[in-house]
Amino acid sequence: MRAGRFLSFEGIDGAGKSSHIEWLAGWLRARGREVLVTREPGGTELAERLRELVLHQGMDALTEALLVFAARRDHLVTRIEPALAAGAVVLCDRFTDATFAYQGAGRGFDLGVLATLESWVQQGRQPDLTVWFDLPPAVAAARRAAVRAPDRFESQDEAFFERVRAGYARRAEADPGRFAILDAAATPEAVRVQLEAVLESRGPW
Ligand SMILES: Nc1ncnc2c1ncn2[C@@H]1O[C@H](COP(=O)(O)OP(=O)(O)OP(=O)(O)O)[C@@H](O)[C@H]1O
Ligand SMILES: Cc1cn([C@H]2C[C@H](O)[C@@H](COP(=O)(O)O)O2)c(=O)[nH]c1=O
Repeated sequence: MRAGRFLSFEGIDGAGKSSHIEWLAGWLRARGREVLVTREPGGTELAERLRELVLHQGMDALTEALLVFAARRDHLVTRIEPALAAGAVVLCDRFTDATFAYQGAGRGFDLGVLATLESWVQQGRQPDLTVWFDLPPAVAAARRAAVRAPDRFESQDEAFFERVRAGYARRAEADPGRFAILDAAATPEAVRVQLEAVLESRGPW
């Protein structure tokens, strides 16, 4: 059995993660891998219920941080860890870097408290590879406006998304071996070429 691999995908809302994760799942399945495609907050019945609250119900920053970590704990224990133990590749649309970027950099919540929650919830588990779809907030906002009504995060102003983007940049700088950074402002085809090059460089799969 091949070893499980844990990949996370990050970026501001509208960066193009979801569009490319499905393509990547096919790329991996064509190489004989078992693939779990999942997302955060969410991925389990309980975590999806928490997601609804986090995306649509007003709350303070600590409550928001506790709910995303509660959702993550349930997701890790009941889906991600068993899939990795069974040798699957887990493709997770967002993970803890999103918490540091949105709750930490975006909302200004205490990074030390987030680090403590991270260690309680994850017990050392981190993605093997994190792909950051980086693009300017104005480009992402134009994409979002074309497709859907905004939730609590998507309705934030450009300054919020500039802080979130800077938060991602700090996470990538702190852990360069884990992060791969894509120019997500490029055409979908060009983004896919970048993504494929990252995967080829992290093989064998
Ligand atoms: N490289 C691209 N160029 C132009 N449009 C794109 C590109 N990638 C994705 N899009 C479009 O932008 C919109 C947002 O893409 P998508 O839902 O994949 O982003 P996302 O990162 O998953 O967003 P969110 O995190 O908010 O769910 C979609 O309409 C998608 O078709
Ligand atoms: C994991 C996580 C997510 N968020 C935010 C980021 C997004 O605005 C939404 C999720 O929506 P998506 O369309 O599935 O990307 O939730 C957050 O604030 N903190 C987190 O830890």
